[in-house]
Amino acid sequence: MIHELNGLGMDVLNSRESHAFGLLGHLTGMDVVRKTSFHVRVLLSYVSPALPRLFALTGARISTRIENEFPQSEEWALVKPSKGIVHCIGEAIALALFGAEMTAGNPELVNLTHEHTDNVCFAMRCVPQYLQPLLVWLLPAKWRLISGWRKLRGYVVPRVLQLKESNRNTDNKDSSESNPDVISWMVKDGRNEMERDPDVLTTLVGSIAAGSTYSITNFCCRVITDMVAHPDVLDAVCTEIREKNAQIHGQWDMASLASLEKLESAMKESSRLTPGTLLVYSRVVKKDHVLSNGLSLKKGQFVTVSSSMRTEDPAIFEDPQQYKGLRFCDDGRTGENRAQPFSSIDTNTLTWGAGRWSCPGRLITDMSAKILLVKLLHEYEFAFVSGQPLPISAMHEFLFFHPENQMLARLRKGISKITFI
Ligand code: HEM
Repeated sequence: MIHELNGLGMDVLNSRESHAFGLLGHLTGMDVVRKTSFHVRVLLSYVSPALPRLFALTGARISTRIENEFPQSEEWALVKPSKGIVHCIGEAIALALFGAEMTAGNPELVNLTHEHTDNVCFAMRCVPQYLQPLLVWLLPAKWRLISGWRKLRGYVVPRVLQLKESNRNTDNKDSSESNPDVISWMVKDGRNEMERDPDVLTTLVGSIAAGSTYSITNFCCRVITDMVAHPDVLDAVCTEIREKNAQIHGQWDMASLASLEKLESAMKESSRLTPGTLLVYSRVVKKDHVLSNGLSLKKGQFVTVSSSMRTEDPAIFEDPQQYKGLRFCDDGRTGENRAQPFSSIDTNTLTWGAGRWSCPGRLITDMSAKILLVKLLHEYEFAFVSGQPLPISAMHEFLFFHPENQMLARLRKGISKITFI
C-alpha cells in the first residue's frame, strides 16, 4: 500500500506528528517539528546539494577524530566502537549543522551534537501519558537535556543574530556565497516569523542532532561487525578499497567513494537486516479515509509498517535471514546496484522511509558513513573479543549497537594513510 499511502495529502496522513509522539516531543522540547518542516526543506534543498563543498573538511575532521579515538599501535587493543564512532560522526554532523567556523576547535559544541540523543527521556514511554509531565522531572536525563538545550541556545542564538546582521550589511542574496551549513541556510531562507525565530532554529538544529548522530553510528558499527563476522565479505571490501586507493594514490574524492560497489552492497545488506527501527513508515491519520482495498483509516489512528515485512520476504530476497554482504553486487547485479545506490529510496527495505516524509539526511549519512568506513577499514583491523560476535540491542522498537560493546582493533601493518580531497 506504500505507493497509495504516499499519494495521500498531508491533511490525511502526517509523519512528523508520529515522530514527535514516538520521540516524546512534548517532554524533550522537540514538539516544534509538528508545526514546521523548515529543517527538512533546508536539508533537502540546500545542505544536501552543497555536500561536495563540505566533503574535504568532513574527511579531515573525521580522520583526525579517528586518530584520537582508535589505537595508534599495531598491537591489538580494546575499543568501544560506538563511543569512538559517535565522536567521529558528531564531527561530521556538527560541521553540517553549524559550519566550519563555529565548530573549529570547539569540542563542547561537537559533543553537544551527540550528547543530546543520550538525554531523550525514553523511560517515560513506559509511563501513562498523563503522568509523564510530572514523572519526567525525576529523570536525571531531563535535567541534562535542559542544560544541553541551554548550551545549544547559547551557541545558536548569537550565531543567528550575527548572520542576520552580516546578511543585512552585505545584502548577500546569492546563496552560493553563504556557508553550506544548516544554520546559515536557515537564516538566509527563513520565510516567516517562526522560521526566523532564533529559539525555533535552536530547537530544529537540536532535533536534527538528536535524530542523526546515533543513527549513523549504529549503522556504521553494524556494518563493521557484520563484516568481521563474515571475513570473506570483509576481505572482498578491503581489497576493493585497497585497489581503488592504489589507483587514486590515496586521494579520495566523492566519486571514488561512490565507485566502491562491494562496500555499498555490504552497507545495504546491514541496513536490510538491522534497520534502525523495527517500525518504519509511521504516520498519524488526520482525517477518515478509505483505501482502495476497502480498509478504513480513522482519524487519530497510527499507521506503521513492520520493517521485516519485505526485508525478510523470500520472494524479494533469496535466503532473507542470511547475511550475504555482496548480494547487491553479485552475479551481474552491479548495474542494478548503481541504479539504486544506498542513499536512494527503496520501497523493499524502507531504510529511509518513503514519499514526501522520507529521510532528508540520507545523503549526509551516505557521505559521512563512507568516509568513516573507508578510513577505518583501510587503516585498521578489527576482531571480536574471544571470537564472540556482538548481539544487537533493542529498546522498544529501536535497534542499536550497545555503547559499552567492546571489540579489538589495531593499525594495519605498513599501511599508508588516506586523505579526502
Ligand atoms: C543511518 C542513518 C539514518 C537512517 C537509517 C534514517 C532513517 C530515517 C527514517 C526511516 C525516517 C522516517 C521516514 C518515513 O517515515 O518515511 C527518517 C526521517 C528523518 N530523518 Fe533520518 N535517518 C538517518 C540519518 C539521518 C540524518 C544524518 C539526518 C540529518 C542530518 C536525518 C534527518 C531526518 C529527519 C529531519 C527526518 C524527518 C523527516 C520529516 O519529518 O519529513 N536522518 N530518517
